[in-house]
Amino acid sequence: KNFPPGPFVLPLLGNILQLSLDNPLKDFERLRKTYGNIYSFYIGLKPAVVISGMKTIKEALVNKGADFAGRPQDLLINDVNDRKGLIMADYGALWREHRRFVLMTLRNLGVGKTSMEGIIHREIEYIIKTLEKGIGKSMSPQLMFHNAASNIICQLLFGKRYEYKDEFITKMVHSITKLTEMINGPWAMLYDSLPVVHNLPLPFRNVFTHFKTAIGLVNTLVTEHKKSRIPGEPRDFVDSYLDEQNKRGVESSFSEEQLLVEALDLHLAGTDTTSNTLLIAFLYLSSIPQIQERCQREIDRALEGKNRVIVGIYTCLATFRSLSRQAVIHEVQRVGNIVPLSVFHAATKDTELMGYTIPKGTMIIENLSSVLNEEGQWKFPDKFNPENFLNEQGEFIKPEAFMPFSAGPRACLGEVLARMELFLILVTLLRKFRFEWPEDAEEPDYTPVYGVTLTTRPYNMKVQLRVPQ
Ligand code: HEM
Repeated sequence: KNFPPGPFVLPLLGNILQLSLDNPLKDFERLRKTYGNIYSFYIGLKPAVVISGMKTIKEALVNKGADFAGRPQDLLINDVNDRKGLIMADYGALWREHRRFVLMTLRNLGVGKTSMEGIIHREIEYIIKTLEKGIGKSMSPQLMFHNAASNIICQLLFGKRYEYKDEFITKMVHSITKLTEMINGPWAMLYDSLPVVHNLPLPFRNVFTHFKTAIGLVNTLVTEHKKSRIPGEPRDFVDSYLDEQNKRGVESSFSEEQLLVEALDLHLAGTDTTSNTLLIAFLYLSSIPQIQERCQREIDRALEGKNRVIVGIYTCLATFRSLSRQAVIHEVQRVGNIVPLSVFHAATKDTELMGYTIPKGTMIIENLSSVLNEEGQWKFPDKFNPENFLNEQGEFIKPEAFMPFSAGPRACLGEVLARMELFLILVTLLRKFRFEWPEDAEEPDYTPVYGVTLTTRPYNMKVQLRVPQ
């Protein structure tokens, strides 16, 4: 009663036949045009409410944050991770304790501080070496950025980095990429809609296999840590967790299974998101030379006479005024729309939104895309144009609708880390190299490939050395 309106619901199947299961974003947009910023939608027998537009999303996630901070517990992902970890933990004591612990541990390990810049810069050195090998040639940046992002988070989690051809990182990046590709793909949707298919040997079984491989890899590292760690002297996230576990005792929520899935959650959340943002950045920068050159001129000006590797650059440049490169990073994140449907939420109690009744447990699909290109919020909603983040005086501004990390109690907890990585990698690489669209390549195709995270179609870029002016 008083549930948001929505399309006609088929028995058993719900509305899934009305979605392109390969990429439902256009269908969600079409339904929004018919039913407005809040409408219902059935995944099989499960009711979901899709919320769109800045006003509705902020009302739900910020003003009524606690009412909408749950996570659904009856999806493929919940069966795959055995209801452990942080990302899919339901709103409550366990989630609160672990979110607080992760945030504090990341801070203690240097996130947001100069020591973290050092880790990122060391990884950038490896990216530079890889690019230097390809000077004058066309190369695909895909694996390089995935490995680099994976390595940065690996160093925080496990105190280790890996050569780009190492078996561990290759397997890990492969499993993670497959997981994020499949976890909200067509087979997952079928699994979520029809419980009768759960035990059938259908392709969603591969999600369990990839997850098992990734957990096995994390487990090896945790076992190594147990042998080499000195209690009270944490080297990384795993050591910190084991210390916390000792402190709280075996009865606490700090179990070993929770550690494995939590570490994998962080690895997964910190790899594809950042690397896909970098892929989008270089797709636009290499195909729109005017924007690339403007960034380079500003970076050269800001860093004139300074060493190539500058610890402290993050704060120095982040406070620099008139930053078209800041505008560029924000515009990449806006257009890249990396996590288009965010992570699904759930209502934690019977509540109300924009005049509609939302029963406890209802799945909430947050359509972030609808905000990042919302008419009326942006000067150029449908075009890549950094002017979206500059005012009349050419100064940087951040419109309220910029929310690629979502908002409210469940907002991304890796935002500071992600922003440091994006900023330092882009600034350092743009200073040292020029990126070109290869002459023999087809016109750039900016259409994204759908998954939990959006990514680019495979592309090559040509790399040239440049001398900072
Ligand atoms: C450009 C990079 C990134 C983007 C665009 C991004 C975006 C998001 C979004 C949209 C959510 C869902 C928020 C919600 O449910 O309302 C999320 C959650 C999350 N992100 Fe990120 N993220 C990025 C990088 C990272 C990194 C580097 C980490 C690792 C430290 C991370 C860790 C997490 C975690 C643990 C959650 C779940 C939080 C919770 O459920 O309480 N993210 N992220």
